[in-house]
This record gives sequence, structure tokens and C-alpha cells, in this order.
Amino acid sequence: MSGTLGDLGEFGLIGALTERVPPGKHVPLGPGDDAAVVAAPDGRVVATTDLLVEGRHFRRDWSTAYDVGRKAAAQNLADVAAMGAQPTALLIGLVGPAELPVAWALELYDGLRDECAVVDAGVAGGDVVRGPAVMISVTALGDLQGRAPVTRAGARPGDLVAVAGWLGWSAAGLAILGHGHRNPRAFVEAHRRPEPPYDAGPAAARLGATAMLDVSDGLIADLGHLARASQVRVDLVGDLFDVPAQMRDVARAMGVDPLNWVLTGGEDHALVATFPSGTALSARWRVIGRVHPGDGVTVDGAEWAGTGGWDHFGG
Ligand SMILES: Nc1ncnc2c1ncn2[C@@H]1O[C@H](COP(=O)(O)OP(=O)(O)O)[C@@H](O)[C@H]1O
Ligand SMILES: Cc1ncc(C[n+]2csc(CCOP(=O)(O)OP(=O)(O)O)c2C)c(N)n1
Ligand SMILES: [Mg+2]
Ligand SMILES: [Mg+2]
Ligand SMILES: [Mg+2]
Repeated sequence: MSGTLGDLGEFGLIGALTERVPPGKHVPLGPGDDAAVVAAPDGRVVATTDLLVEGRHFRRDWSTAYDVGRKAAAQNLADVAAMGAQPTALLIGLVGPAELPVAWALELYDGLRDECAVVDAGVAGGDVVRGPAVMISVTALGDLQGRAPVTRAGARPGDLVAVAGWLGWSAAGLAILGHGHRNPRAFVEAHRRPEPPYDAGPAAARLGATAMLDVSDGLIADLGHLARASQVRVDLVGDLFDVPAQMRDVARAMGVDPLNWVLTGGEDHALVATFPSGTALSARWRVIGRVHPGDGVTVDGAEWAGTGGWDHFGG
């Protein structure tokens, strides 16, 4: 569809967007009324929201609208999975200038639709408003399917710390884009379109995970939240992290330490969980450390010097 949001008007835009995204099987009443109705068979709903702001979370010259849509959905669906829940539906707030091409908004919705399809979720509704920059607000809902939520607060001394998914790939991709490059593609693609290991979330809950979160800001920063909530120390074992050769090569060319990307890079939305020692973990979980009495996050017993990850208002 050609033209801009200004050409189409608010209700034309809503019609064009909602036509593109099926509400999905958990939504008996989707877009079109004052609110959507989302099924929650066991009566406990997980709800989470994240904002994406142009220039801060994405750049339109670095990512296509489709990729921004995939990432906006992924960032929120990963939070639902990190509670051990099955995602059911998204609510989308879209802010943009009247000059924004309609095609950009439609492609954004194609990305939202396709990422939702990975977890069998849909888009239940949203809002559109004119504003100076593109901003996307995503609220995700999920179903605990009768399980207790896996919070950040349940880790106990002696537990194993394990990760499912990627670490450092998105940060490497961001660094590559920041240097004005587009290659190696694998990292740039990982930045544009993260692939959270969604089904590992409910699987971890079934395995008896004591705490869990997704890595959005950086492993050390995010584990810091888990350590604080659980009143424990998390010790990571450096030798348990294997940095891929290709990541080492990129880091060498930039004169940086690739372990920094792995330990403090966000936006891969890997799931990190603690499990009672002796838990029979499937191959997708890599053990990276252990929980101890105390506080904070250490690497090989030593405090991590420097920032542990992204802070929107940090120095
Ligand atoms: N403006 C806000 N009002 C209320 N709660 C908030 C606000 N911002 C963040 N939170 C809550 O603080 C916690 C940490 O937020 P955040 O670091 O963004 O989590 P995540 O990385 O999983 O998205 C979450 O439980 C979130 O709901
Ligand atoms: C243009 C651009 N600059 C910088 C970044 C890096 N970045 C932006 S936000 C962020 C952290 C994750 O986003 P946040 O809003 O904190 O999500 P949450 O932790 O709430 O899931 C990172 C690493 C980016 N993705 N794009
Ligand atoms: Mg958040
Ligand atoms: Mg999170
Ligand atoms: Mg954050």
C-alpha cells in the first residue's frame, strides 16, 4: 500500500493493520471493540510491557520495519516465557509521524504477526497516535497453564545457573552496525531479529527451575536483579563460556574483548535459570555457574569491574 499514515487516516490505518495480524487462538474477541477478550483457562495471566523508541531501540536505517516488528514482539514474548508461561496475545501501541509511509507500518505488523506465530500467539488490539518519532509499545499476555510462575526470587545456594539461547550475538551485531558495517551477517541478523528460546521457558518451569529471567540488558546486569531478588550470590565460571571463533575475529578487528559482549551484551533474550543441583537438564541448557550465599554477581569468584549491561539512564 502506498502513501503515508496522514493519507490513510487513523481508522483506515487501524483497519489496514488489524487485517494483517490474526488475533490468534487464545483471543475470542479481537480488535474492534472497547477491549479484547483473551482466554486464560487456568485463571492466572502473566502481563508484561516494553516500549521501543526509534533511535534508542532501533534505527530505521539499520533495521527494516519487518525486523523491528519481529524484535518488538520477541522482546515481550521472551518476558512471558521467562515467567514459565505460554504467550497468548499482544497489545500494540504505535506512535508515528503523519509522514511515515503506510508500507512501514504494514511491514511492522507483518513482523509482529510472524514472531507471534512462532509461539502460537496473536495481536488482540492496540492504539495508534501521531507523534514526532516512531515508538512502539507492546504489552504481552501469557497463560501459566496451571503452573506456578518462575520468578527472579527463588534461587537457592547450591543451585546450578544455566542458559538457553544466544549470548553476545546481538551486541556484536550492534557494534558492527555502529562501525558502519553490515557484515558478518550472522551477528547483524541476530541484532535485528533475536531468536529467544521461547519453549525453554515453560520447559524450565516443568524441570523445577527456581528462578528465571530473559537477558535483555546483559547477563551480569540481569543476573544482578536475580541475585538481589533471591538474596544470593551468582558466580559465573569463565571457562564455561565458549566464545565462537567468528565472534573472536570480529572483536579482534575492533580491538575489544568478545567476553564483554557475552557477559554484558543485551537483546539476545536468552533465558537464564537456576535449577536445583542434580536436575537432569536437556542439551539446550548450558551450565554457566552456581548460586552461593551472599550477594551480587561474580565471575570466577571476583566482582565484575565495569558496567554489567544496558541502563537507559546510566552514565
Ligand atoms: N514505569 C514503570 N512502572 C511500573 N513498573 C515498572 C515500570 N518500569 C519498569 N517496571 C517494572 O520493573 C521491573 C523491571 O523492569 P525491566 O528491567 O524493564 O524488566 P524487563 O527487562 O524484564 O523488561 C518489571 O517488573 C517492570 O514491570
Ligand atoms: C540504535 C540502538 N542503539 C542501542 C541499542 C542497544 N540497546 C537499546 S535498549 C537495550 C537494552 C534492552 O532494552 P530495554 O528497553 O532495557 O528492554 P527491557 O530490558 O525492558 O526488556 C540495548 C542493549 C539498540 N538496540 N539500538
Ligand atoms: Mg522492560
Ligand atoms: Mg525481562
Ligand atoms: Mg532493560
